[in-house]
Parts: sequence; structure tokens; C-alpha cells
Amino acid sequence: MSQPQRDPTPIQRLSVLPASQRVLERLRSAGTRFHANDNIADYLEDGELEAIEAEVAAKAQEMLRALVIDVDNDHNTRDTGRRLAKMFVRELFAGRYQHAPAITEFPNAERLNELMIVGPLRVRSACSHHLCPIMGRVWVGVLPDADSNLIGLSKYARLIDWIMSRPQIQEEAVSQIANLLEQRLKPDGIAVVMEADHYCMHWRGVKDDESKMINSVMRGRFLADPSLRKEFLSLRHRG
Ligand SMILES: Nc1nc2c(ncn2[C@@H]2O[C@H](COP(=O)(O)OP(=O)(O)OP(=O)(O)O)[C@@H](O)[C@H]2O)c(=O)[nH]1
Repeated sequence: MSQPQRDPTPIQRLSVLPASQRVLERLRSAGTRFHANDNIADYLEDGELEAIEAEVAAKAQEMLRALVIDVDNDHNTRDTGRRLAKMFVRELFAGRYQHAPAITEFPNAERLNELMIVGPLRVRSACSHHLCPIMGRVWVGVLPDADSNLIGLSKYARLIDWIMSRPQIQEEAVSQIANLLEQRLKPDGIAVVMEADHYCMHWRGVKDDESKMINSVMRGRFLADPSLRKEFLSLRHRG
């Protein structure tokens, strides 16, 4: 006599899904946002990033077929789907899938409370709308107080690269950078200015080669104190 079929357990049901669907289910059941510029590293399990890369490669190859490119016989595009997947998952959008870089935070032993500026730091990203490159520069102003943490200079570049290695819009990128640095440094004030070229304007669309977007976020003392803001903005223009 045949046994009655049991409904699959939630774990059995998840295990037959593609990796991207499994991650999606975890995000949904946790009620976590997963916009293009959000980090989802906490929701990935071992081996799932490799599986997602393989899924993206297959779908990218399908996109090329839909563009009526002979990927089976054209030696130049035969591996393009795989290259695109590797580029998106491992390089350009790695800031979505990898945990934040390890940063050693030092106490502010000398109780420094003078303005410090780091920059220009080179930034690279892709716009969320067309996935075209964004290439720019960032300046960060920090006003520590006695209870702030200090971090190594190179760590500003690492943290900012982690934020920028996701599809972004510049306004949100600047605010995410300010949030992260505020969280890590606990400063009295933080200022971030970004100036960037958007290739969705240079390369396509209006094809305007000259325009740049410049935006800033001022927090804490930089908001409250116009002379501090002025000092930061004028020092930023040096050199
Ligand atoms: N506010 C903002 N806009 C951006 C950014 N990066 C790209 N854009 C713009 O976002 C818009 C994309 O949305 P749509 O206007 O629907 O796109 P489109 O019809 O292809 O626009 P065109 O570029 O004018 O051809 C474009 O105007 C881009 O120039 C950014 O960081 N911030």
C-alpha cells in the first residue's frame, strides 16, 4: 500500500528553489528591504553567491540572445553572460553581497576635537536606472569629540567603496556614506560632499559631456555651525 504523500517541510520547499529565490524568501519573511543599494549579506548562506552568479550568467546570456546576438557562434560574446555575472556579483555590486570591511576603531585618546578632512577619494558606481557608470570624488569632514572613535585613513576609502559598489543614485549614496561614518565614528559632526560624472548622461540620453552632479550632506555641528561648514567647504577646494 502506498504511503500518503506528506507536504514538504519549509526547509525541503526552500531547498528546491534557485538560490536567488531562497534569499528572497528569507528577506521577505524578515521584512527586510532589498533595494538595489541595500546590503543583503546577512541573508546569504554558504555557496549561494556562486549559485546566484551562475543564475545571472544564464539570464545574461538569454538577454544577449534576445538582442539577436549569435552567442553560440560569435567567439567574442560566447562567454559574455558569464563575464557580466562575475562583474556584477563579484565586482561592481559586491557591496550588496559582502559584509562591511573589517575596521579597527581606536579610542580618541588625545580627545581631539579639530576639523579633519579626507579627500578627494575616487569613487566608482553604477546608476540604478540604467546601470551606467558613475565616476566621481568624495570629500569627508569629521569633527570628533572626546567620545568619538578614530579609524585608519584608508578605511574611509574602504567603507565608501563598500557603499558605492551597489547600483546607486547619488543623493542616496551620500546619505548612506554619512550614516555609516556617523555610526562608526560617533563624531560631533560629519560632512560628505560628492562630485560625479554620470555616464547615463554622457554616453547616452542627452549626451552632455560636461555636466557633473555635486551634492552634500551635513550632520551635527556642520549643520548647526555655518563657520565650520564654510571652513570645510573652503579647505575642500584646496589642491
Ligand atoms: N537624481 C538623480 N538622477 C539620476 C542619477 N543618475 C542618473 N539619473 C537620471 O535618472 C533619469 C532616469 O530616469 P528616466 O528619466 O525615466 O530615464 P530616461 O527616460 O531614459 O531618461 P533620459 O536620460 O533623459 O533619456 C535620467 O534622467 C538620468 O540622467 C542620480 O544619481 N540622481
